[in-house]
Amino acid sequence: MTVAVVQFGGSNCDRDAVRALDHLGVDAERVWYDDGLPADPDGVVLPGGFSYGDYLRAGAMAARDPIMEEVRDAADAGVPVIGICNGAQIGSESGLTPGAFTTNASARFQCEPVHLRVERADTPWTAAYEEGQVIEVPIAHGEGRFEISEATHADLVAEDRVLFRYCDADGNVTDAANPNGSTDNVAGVLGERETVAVLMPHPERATLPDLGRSTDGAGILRAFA
Ligand SMILES: NC(=O)CC[C@H](N)C(=O)O
Repeated sequence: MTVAVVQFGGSNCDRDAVRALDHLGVDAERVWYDDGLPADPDGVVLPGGFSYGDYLRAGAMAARDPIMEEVRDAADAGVPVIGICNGAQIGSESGLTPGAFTTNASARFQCEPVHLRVERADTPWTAAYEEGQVIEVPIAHGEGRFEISEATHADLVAEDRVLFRYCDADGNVTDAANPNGSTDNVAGVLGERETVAVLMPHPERATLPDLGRSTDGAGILRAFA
């Protein structure tokens, strides 16, 4: 029993995720997408990267791999599932979470630390934080702009399923603090179950103290601890 970090062709954050989880004392192993999920995983991480070279649309092809049916079944059974960056794109493309991620408003790949406001502190992913807390976690994406229809966005807000919003250092959710033009500054959302989440920023890059940067992301991965 372990957390499965699913490696697709083109994933490049799978090792980082395993190392970050290992640092938190979580048993995690990389699983090649074609081998399927191990029986009874304790959790699933869809890591970042460039699955299928981001062809068509980032995450669109990996979302159609058979292993994603297993991931959906695991999610439906209550297994904690998180999609990080390319994993968020795969999660939304496969219907685990609402909305879609598309080309940044800048039309550029952006790699920078950002601030996030924790919108819910009563989920497994955010139990380590206070509601409204501001955390610093890096982004690294070209297609991170969260897009969603008005009606689905209204449902998302009404159901309180926005997990993180991009904000400034004081927690103000402003256009200036929105790095990629995401609708409503959304950086991370919950699925139908609170045990399913996707986010564009990289908590696994803000977990290890040795990196000498923020370790604020550790709280998110502590969901598996
Ligand atoms: N770091 C990542 O996972 C990158 C995601 C995706 N390849 C993008 O550029 O949007």
